[in-house]
Amino acid sequence: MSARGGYASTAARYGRRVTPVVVLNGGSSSGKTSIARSLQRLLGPTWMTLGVDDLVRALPGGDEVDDLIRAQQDRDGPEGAQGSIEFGPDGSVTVSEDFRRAEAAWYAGLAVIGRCGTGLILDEVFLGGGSSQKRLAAALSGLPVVWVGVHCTPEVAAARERGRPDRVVGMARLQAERVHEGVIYDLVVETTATSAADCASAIASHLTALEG
Ligand SMILES: Nc1ncnc2c1ncn2[C@@H]1O[C@H](COP(=O)(O)OP(=O)(O)OP(=O)(O)O)[C@@H](O)[C@H]1O
Repeated sequence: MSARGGYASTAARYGRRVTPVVVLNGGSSSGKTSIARSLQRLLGPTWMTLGVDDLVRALPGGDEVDDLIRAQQDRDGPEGAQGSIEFGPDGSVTVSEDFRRAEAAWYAGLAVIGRCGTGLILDEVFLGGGSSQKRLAAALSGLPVVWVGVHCTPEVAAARERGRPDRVVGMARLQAERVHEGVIYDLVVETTATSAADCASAIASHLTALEG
């Protein structure tokens, strides 16, 4: 299973134009969601953006996750536990075996959407770096995947985080480099000094080049 060149090899195998799944991986506040929204506007009306935040919100307690995060920011309570996911006061995130089971089902569902060929952008945070990528790659096996690393310096990500009321302080800095460890990309975009729109254009150009 190779993450690199997934689109090209699948297109060659099927001998026809195929729609890749675009996976954006980056730490909190790196700019994934902003890029995904820009990219949707460039790629067409059927492209969907889904990601780990949707899974978290679908699980029990997901409707209270913003309150939980706010409580963590106050740092006056116990560790924020939402059943299958915990937010530490330092910005760390820990998930349980139950979360992993739900994640496997979620990934299987995403693969079904991907196979419909309408276009899928995944907004992900690979807490386990390369091992997280392997889990998602296995679920998307047989689909063309374009893996995009969304990089941002820890300092800039932390500054963005300070402007967001719905994020645990510390998460952005903690995740900024860790989520990329051991991950293999087709393309890397750097949001530290580049707008989301320009990063989206670079990804769209990459997709267009693959079609050729
Ligand atoms: N390229 C950029 N340049 C400057 N600011 C940006 C850029 N991309 C995103 N931002 C700002 O950073 C903040 C976080 O952006 P966004 O929600 O896209 O990040 P994210 O990686 O999806 O975060 P999370 O994983 O925490 O949901 C927002 O306030 C957004 O306006």
